[in-house]
Amino acid sequence: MSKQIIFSEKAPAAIGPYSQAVLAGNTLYVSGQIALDLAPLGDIEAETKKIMENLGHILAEAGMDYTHVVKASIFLKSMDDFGTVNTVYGSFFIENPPARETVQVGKLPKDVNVEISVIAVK
Ligand SMILES: C=C(N)C(=O)O
Repeated sequence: MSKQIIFSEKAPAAIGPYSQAVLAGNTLYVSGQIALDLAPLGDIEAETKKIMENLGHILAEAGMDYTHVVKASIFLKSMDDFGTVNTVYGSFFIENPPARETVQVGKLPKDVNVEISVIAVK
């Protein structure tokens, strides 16, 4: 099985020992994205939009787009943001959205409010 590291300069570089994304065969595993390239943080709508756009850039590096995403994971600092995040996230997946889980976590890297990872298949 082939394994290729995928990197987009249009999305924030990793802030730890992980790759932005790894393509294994036809499957792309995208690391949890946080809106490091957004300042100031604090606007959950803007954070979510920036993350989704960055995910699009990373998918594009692997020759994919949102329609290839089969699974997503959303990590929220507060479940109170569930509705807002759903609205923004949903605007990127109009038809047949991916499988997904959403969980509230105690704390996220760099004190962001939301982190989203995806798995996509070509
Ligand atoms: C931001 C991350 N994906 C991480 O720290 O693993």
